[in-house]
Amino acid sequence: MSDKLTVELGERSYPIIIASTRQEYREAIRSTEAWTAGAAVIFDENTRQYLPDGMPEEIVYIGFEPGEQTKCFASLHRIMDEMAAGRIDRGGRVIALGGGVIGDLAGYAAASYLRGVDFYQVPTTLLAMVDSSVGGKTGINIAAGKNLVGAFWQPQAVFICTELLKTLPPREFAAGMAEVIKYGMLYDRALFDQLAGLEQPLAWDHPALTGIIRRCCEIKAEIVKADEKETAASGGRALLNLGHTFAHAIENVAGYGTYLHGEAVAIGLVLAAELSARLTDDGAIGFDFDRADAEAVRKLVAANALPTSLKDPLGGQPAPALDIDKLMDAMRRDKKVRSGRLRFVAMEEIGRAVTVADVPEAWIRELWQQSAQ
Ligand SMILES: NC(=O)c1ccc[n+]([C@@H]2O[C@H](COP(=O)([O-])OP(=O)(O)OC[C@H]3O[C@@H](n4cnc5c(N)ncnc54)[C@H](O)[C@@H]3O)[C@@H](O)[C@H]2O)c1
Ligand SMILES: O=C(O)C(=O)C[C@@H](O)[C@H](O)[C@H](O)COP(=O)(O)O
Ligand SMILES: [Zn+2]
Repeated sequence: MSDKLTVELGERSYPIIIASTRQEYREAIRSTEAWTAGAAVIFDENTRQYLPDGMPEEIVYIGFEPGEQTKCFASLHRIMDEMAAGRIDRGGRVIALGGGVIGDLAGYAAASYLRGVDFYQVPTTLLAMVDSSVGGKTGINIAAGKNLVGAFWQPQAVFICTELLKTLPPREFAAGMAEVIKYGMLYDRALFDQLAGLEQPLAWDHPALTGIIRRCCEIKAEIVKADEKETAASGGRALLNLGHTFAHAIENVAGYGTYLHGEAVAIGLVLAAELSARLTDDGAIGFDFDRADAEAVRKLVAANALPTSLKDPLGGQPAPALDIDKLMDAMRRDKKVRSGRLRFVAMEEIGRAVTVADVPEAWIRELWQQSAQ
């Protein structure tokens, strides 16, 4: 039987349905009116295989090349043109069938077309199941930075089916694990300990996987409910950005798609842990995150076949050398910057994160240098 939880956002509340088998998944999507005339289904060439059969002919199908470079203006432009050519009106909707790239792009198309139509998420990667399909952040990348153009646009429903992960390549599964580890680090020590204690690494058919996906969705739903549009002066939704000030700079400077988002987040988590240990050493109020905690983070990241530093290979190839000035510059375009000041997410202890301003720039340079050496 499929499981269900709700993202509570008043009139914008929606269910997250978690199915284990494709049969349950088919039943769940057929129980809604989503896959009927007026739908535009956005997918990529790897997720095409999961288009349900027997759907009405009037549905508009729009397929893209897989990869981060698809999350761009040209793709958005194409979706707008094809939805208009298909005469989709305000009763229409957009369905994202794919990973975070397709979800972010399709969601932004839904937020923009006719000033906003309904949107459904069918995440097909681990990363999208635990993170990007939930919470309504949508958008595209521009040369200046990741996700710098976008909108908050909540879906009507999220349909997760863990069996779809059977075909996900191991490198992509590992990338999703970075965001899973992130939730443990920022919000849930028990989840962190569970991940650290697993005897077998997680995989699509691991008995603990569905529960872990559910826990991540619950955490994200709680945080988003409290601060939907990331407007809290401190803490709030920005905590979900743990490791991302570093990660987005890496993705931008290396060129979109060189690092998978989750790989860049993995390095970002290790750097955020180093920063937290440094804040503790410096006597920052409330911080109790020691070197052993930073080492536990590094160990868990490495155990999940993820890079822990800028030196680690990527998909079996040597990583490119990244210019530290460019990384620093990219960080200054982070969306958490206020009045020109960088803000970071750090951990007071494993499972409890906070936002911190006024981190000396020299510390951040040193962290980059250590990671690159
Ligand atoms: N909106 C948010 O809250 C949020 C959260 C986290 C990440 N993101 C964004 O998500 C993106 C990364 O998402 P991603 O890691 O899912 O990448 P992705 O969408 O590029 O998917 C990864 C790869 O796996 C393939 N794939 C997808 N599902 C498959 C399946 N079931 N079987 C076989 N292959 C499959 C895709 O074609 C692609 O090649 C980044 O752009 C990131 O910025 C957004
Ligand atoms: O949902 C959020 O909020 C997050 O920060 C989740 C992140 O994992 C995700 O990568 C998000 O897209 C980053 O947001 P951004 O606002 O820094 O672009
Ligand atoms: Zn992320």
